[in-house]
Amino acid sequence: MNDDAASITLEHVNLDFPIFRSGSRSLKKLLFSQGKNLLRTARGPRVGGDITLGHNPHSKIVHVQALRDISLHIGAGERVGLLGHNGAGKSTLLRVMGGIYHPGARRLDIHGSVSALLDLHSGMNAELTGRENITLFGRQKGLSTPRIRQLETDVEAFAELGAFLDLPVRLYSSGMSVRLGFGLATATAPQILLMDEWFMAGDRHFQERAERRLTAMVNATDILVMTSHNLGVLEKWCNRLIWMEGGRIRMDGAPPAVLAAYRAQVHGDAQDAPAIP
Ligand SMILES: Nc1ncnc2c1ncn2[C@@H]1O[C@H](COP(=O)(O)OP(=O)(O)OP(=O)(O)O)[C@@H](O)[C@H]1O
Repeated sequence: MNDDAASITLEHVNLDFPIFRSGSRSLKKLLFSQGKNLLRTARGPRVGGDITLGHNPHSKIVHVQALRDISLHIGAGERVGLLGHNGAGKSTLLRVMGGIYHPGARRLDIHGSVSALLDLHSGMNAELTGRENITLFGRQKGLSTPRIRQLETDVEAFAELGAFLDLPVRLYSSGMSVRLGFGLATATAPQILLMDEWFMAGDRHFQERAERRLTAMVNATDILVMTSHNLGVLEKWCNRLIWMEGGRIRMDGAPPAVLAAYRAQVHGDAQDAPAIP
């Protein structure tokens, strides 16, 4: 086995978010009446992780169970797509893999350099200009001054922000922030690329160029893990899909099988939904 090969191994990962329930009577009533959780919205498909009262039912803190007993291994060459309902735990799982959240786990091994396209402004200082943020990014990555200048040329050409590159990032629209953030995050290829679906933001012209840049980057990475609600995007980019539901893995396998099962469930939910009067 190649010791340098990138890999992700999670065993029995659990992550709860404690939240202050501020005495909401309706939430309290629902929690008590349902015993422990809110699995579904009143009508329609499931949303979010389970909400529990924790050990003390009278505490003002409730827990959102974002990840439950997640075990998986991802090896080099895998392009993994995470899919599932809103609040299924996809972004939380990416953040665990990116080292942003520290969950309870029997084992959590991330082997290889990681780059995460998770938040628009991650690592950026909104008070600095786009150009200054490029330098900051380069310094954080430990790049030499000539290499930082190359990075600046590359990102400037890609982001096409014109004069805005020399204005503070806090003045950028969300699409402009995506251009800069995406340009930076895709400037150097990591071994493991984690990507939330926000990269689909931006105008069509940007998306086409972003896709070309991303293709080059993904081809140079060992592992891609991405989330998307767009099944076409997952089908195109991934060779393995993990379907999440309520913080758990519901199905993990080859895209055709997982997509067929997922579509069947979504179709079933749509048929169960009450007709709109
Ligand atoms: N910072 C947080 N504080 C409290 N609860 C959170 C936090 N982040 C996520 N959650 C909760 O954890 C659960 C999983 O959220 P997550 O963002 O991982 O879902 P997701 O599958 O990415 O959803 P979506 O498709 O809507 O983006 C949800 O119930 C959400 O309410």
